[in-house]
Amino acid sequence: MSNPADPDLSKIAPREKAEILAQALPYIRKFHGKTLVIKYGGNAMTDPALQADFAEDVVLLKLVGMNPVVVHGGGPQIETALKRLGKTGHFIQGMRVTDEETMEVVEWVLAGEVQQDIVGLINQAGGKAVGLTGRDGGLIRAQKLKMVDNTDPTKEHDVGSVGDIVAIDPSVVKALQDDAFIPVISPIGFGEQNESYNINADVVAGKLATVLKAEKLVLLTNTPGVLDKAGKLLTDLTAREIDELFADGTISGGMLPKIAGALDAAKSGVNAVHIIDGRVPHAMLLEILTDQAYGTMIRSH
Ligand SMILES: Nc1ncnc2c1ncn2[C@@H]1O[C@H](COP(=O)(O)OP(=O)(O)O)[C@@H](O)[C@H]1O
Ligand SMILES: CC(=O)N[C@@H](CCC(=O)OP(=O)(O)O)C(=O)O
Repeated sequence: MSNPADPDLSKIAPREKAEILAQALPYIRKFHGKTLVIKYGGNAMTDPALQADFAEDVVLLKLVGMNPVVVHGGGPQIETALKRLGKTGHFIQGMRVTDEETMEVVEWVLAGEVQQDIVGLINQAGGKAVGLTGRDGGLIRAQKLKMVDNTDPTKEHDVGSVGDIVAIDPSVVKALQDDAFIPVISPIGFGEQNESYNINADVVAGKLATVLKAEKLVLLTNTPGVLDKAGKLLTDLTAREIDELFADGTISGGMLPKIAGALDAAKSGVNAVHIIDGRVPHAMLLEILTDQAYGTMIRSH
């Protein structure tokens, strides 16, 4: 049976194909020379065919004159590696409790495996990707996160080496962009003693989009967007509506830092912030280059 989310392109009439391409022109013009921060979530990268599509989309955006910057996650991939060591991951308010051994696994999986896989795929698709961690070029300075309990502000959680971003120095990213490279960034920060911090990738993407004055932040994940309690897609969310969803428990787990990062970027001047379904082939192209409304748009007001 054919999957409506995965149309057989050979069956689309040439005229329709031409129309789709023509429709992209205003968007290509609008975003030409602009920075797009793309968060590629670990949950959206589990299928090799989709990974290859993602890499092609990034290269296409670069070739038509945009500046894509990729921030990747890798939660499920870290989980698999921990299991091999007989460990189970534990999350508090969407953040992985990170002891010393877990931090080693996080660095090795994110910077050693996931980042290098994405770099390889982008290069294979004809782009020039360069992998970075927050340590490279002093990109992400961090300190230990003080996590206050969601429901009881007098209570604090010790989540180990989870990082809170102190500063982002985007000069290395800018230099690479100007040189036709595509930066692929692992969400690892470094502290005053050169210690490593595990930072949620959505938080890094949101802050980086702000600092780079990105035109757009697109977060690719494994749901159609933000869903209400009945599982219906919420296509548009304002800061006030997000507060309500936090308060009534509609948003939980990994969606907590994702929405927080998205809202932070929207409030700090990033024009368009979207949470979309990375399991749909070429979802990112549909979002950026067509009239199609997609996923959930996060608005500052
Ligand atoms: N209201 C909500 N709408 C959609 N997803 C939600 C919601 N609340 C919690 N989630 C969870 O958040 C997950 C996405 O976050 P996460 O697992 O961190 O993905 P990623 O790896 O893409 O960052 C979803 O798969 C879903 O289980
Ligand atoms: C502190 C914290 O939770 N860090 C995340 C970093 C990876 C990440 O964010 O991956 P996804 O985007 O796939 O969820 C983790 O250890 O899982």
